[in-house]
Amino acid sequence: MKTIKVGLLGIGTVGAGTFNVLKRNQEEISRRAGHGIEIVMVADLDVARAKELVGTHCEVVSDGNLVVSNPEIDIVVELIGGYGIAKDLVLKAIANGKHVVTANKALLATHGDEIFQAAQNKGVMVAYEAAVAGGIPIIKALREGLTANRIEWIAGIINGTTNFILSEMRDKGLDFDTVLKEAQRLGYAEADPTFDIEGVDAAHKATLMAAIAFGIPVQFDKAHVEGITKLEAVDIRYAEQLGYRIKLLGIAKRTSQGIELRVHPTLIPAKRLIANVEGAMNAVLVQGDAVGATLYYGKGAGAEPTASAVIADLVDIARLADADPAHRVPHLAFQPNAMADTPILPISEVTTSYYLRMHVADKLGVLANVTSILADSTISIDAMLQKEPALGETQTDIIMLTHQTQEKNVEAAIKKIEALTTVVGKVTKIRLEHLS
Ligand SMILES: NC(=O)C1=CN([C@@H]2O[C@H](COP(=O)(O)OP(=O)(O)OC[C@H]3O[C@@H](n4cnc5c(N)ncnc54)[C@H](O)[C@@H]3O)[C@@H](O)[C@H]2O)C=CC1
Ligand SMILES: N[C@@H](CC=O)C(=O)O
Ligand code: NA
Repeated sequence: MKTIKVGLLGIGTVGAGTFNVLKRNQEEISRRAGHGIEIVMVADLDVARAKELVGTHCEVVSDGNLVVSNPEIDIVVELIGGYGIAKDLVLKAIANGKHVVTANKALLATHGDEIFQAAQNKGVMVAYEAAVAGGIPIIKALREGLTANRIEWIAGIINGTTNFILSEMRDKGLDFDTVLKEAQRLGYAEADPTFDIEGVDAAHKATLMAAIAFGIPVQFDKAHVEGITKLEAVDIRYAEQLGYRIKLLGIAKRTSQGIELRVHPTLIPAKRLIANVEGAMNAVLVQGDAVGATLYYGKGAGAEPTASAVIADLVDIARLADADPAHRVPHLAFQPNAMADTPILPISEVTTSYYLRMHVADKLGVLANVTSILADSTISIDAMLQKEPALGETQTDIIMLTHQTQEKNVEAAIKKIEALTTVVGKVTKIRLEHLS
């Protein structure tokens, strides 16, 4: 039995998880792969820590260039993160004829086309199961299991950190910063946690899923990205009263006009399975024309769940390394010469339903004014909640849920509503998806 030699770039949270799981399950993994798989060299800036983790099992260096240029190494696993040195080392590994496994969604969502093209030219594989929804085999499902389908839409809770923050704030009444620190301590958050809380990490993952679902290039720059930092506790409460939960969703949807690619807090009916995904768990709902809805659930972050996906990629490569490159699963699921140029729609062209909260003077006629503005904009109301003013107050909240309409219609109506003298301050708008 041949042993496939692996070089590891970065032995932090995911790197250490990969090393440990590979060692622990070595025999089982070899029986599946048909080859031994062994990490023979590790590069990490923190050499002392790395040596402590790997013991005498393999060589430890500080310079990743020594890994990507080592002629002994068949597969390079990139677990450093970011688009700087990681990109350089991945491209060098490919140029040296090595297969690459990476968990780096930031790198692939921004430079994926260049990297996949380089790999294609060189006849090597770049595998990235860990880059989307950690341990959930969603790349495998989209690229292979669902290949018969025309994918209609994907909606996912694909950032563990933000889902953990929303759950802990709601269930334990903890404040945002405390929960974020805990997510960092548990190894869920990105090196720069603004990527998590501002929706960027989820958008990287949604970008990759959109590419493999619709056969389009990776276009992170066209994604609409909103995080959870502007979300207010009052809206989470009102949403619950109306039978909804608020989740940070990554959405990729095919429409007759183009593709919607967006990440934002979203109201979803509380009765949906995905609305009950809590903590750092991830879930991805995929609607295919033949299969209907399928739901994938599991740990989207953390050392060993992510290592599970990294090692699955190592086994895939071990099995396919000797196959004719033309017969491998294409990097982006569709053959490189069959990619579509379907446009990604600007957010103004997106069609969805909306939650609107406005603070109003408790006067006769206010509601009529607001509803007539919505009616003039052909926006119909699905549900409404009007709060009684608190004792001694003369102002109150009105919450409206709309039927589907285009974002630009809603924006125009909000401007008119905000201009009413009886409406105080800004209207809060949160998108709503029924996911059915
Ligand atoms: N932590 C998680 O739950 C998940 C992380 N990912 C991705 O996996 C990758 C790694 O993430 P983590 O393990 O969490 O990060 P980490 O920060 O724990 O580990 C990164 C490691 O790379 C090392 N490093 C930094 N610069 C280096 C350089 N120039 N040369 C050699 N080593 C260098 C650091 O010393 C550190 O040990 C990132 O792309 C991340 O987005 C993906 C899914 C889940
Ligand atoms: N920071 C990410 C880690 C996995 O991709 C998250 O919180 O989901
Ligand atoms: Na995955």
